[in-house]
Amino acid sequence: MTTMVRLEGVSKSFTLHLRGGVVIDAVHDLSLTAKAGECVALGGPSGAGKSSALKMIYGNYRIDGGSVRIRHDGSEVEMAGADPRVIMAIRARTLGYVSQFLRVIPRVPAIDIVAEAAADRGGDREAARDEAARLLTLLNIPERLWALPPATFSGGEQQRVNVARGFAARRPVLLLDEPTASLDAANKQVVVDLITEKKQAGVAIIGIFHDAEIRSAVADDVVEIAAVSQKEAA
Ligand SMILES: Nc1ncnc2c1ncn2[C@@H]1O[C@H](COP(=O)(O)OP(=O)(O)OP(=O)(O)O)[C@@H](O)[C@H]1O
Repeated sequence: MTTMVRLEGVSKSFTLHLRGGVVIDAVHDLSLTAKAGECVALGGPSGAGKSSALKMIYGNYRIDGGSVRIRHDGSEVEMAGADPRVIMAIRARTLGYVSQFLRVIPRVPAIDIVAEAAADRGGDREAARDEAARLLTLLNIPERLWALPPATFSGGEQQRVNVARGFAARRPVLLLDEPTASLDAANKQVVVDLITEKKQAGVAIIGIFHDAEIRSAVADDVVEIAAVSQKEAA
């Protein structure tokens, strides 16, 4: 199987200037690979650096040390120090990301948010709408809500629209930051089924799953991240 994501010796620290220069080693010497069709879970205690690692892979956080390579358009591309235009191209065609919270343009109906993601690589708009309807139905979003913007939806409903949008976009690599947080048992199972569907389609997934049952249901490998260390600046 093709390696889609390769991290070697990745590190990241934050200097808290307003806290007397305390340095937090958020991620220290992290290495992992994720192959097509495989789900790698990031484990470790709260604050260990799991979300920071995902944000570095997605290009939201600068990579201080080491290498993050992503297979994009047939060759491996280095994310550390990459030009923002390269990062945008990788996000447009290769890298999907489901964050913990839904962030959307105001006043856009839920069905359009998901259909837009399904259609963003071109193709039939009707088919994109059908895919959006399939995902919203699977994720138990009542049809009466589809035409409404999600701003007034419950926390769980917003998270399900977020998951529907993330899974509608067809990317060969998918990053998942706690996709089942604030979901009930039935909807957690739907997300497990959607992850399984993506794996079968050959998508490489790197995810954070606090729920141990979900992690064991989807993960082929668990990479443990050790607790963060802190040091005072000299
Ligand atoms: N933008 C930031 N600025 C300063 N410190 C940060 C920033 N982002 C993360 N950190 C710090 O880095 C450490 C790792 O945070 P991170 O969110 O990656 O952990 P996590 O393992 O995902 O935690 P959780 O499981 O609780 O979500 C924490 O101590 C956090 O306070």
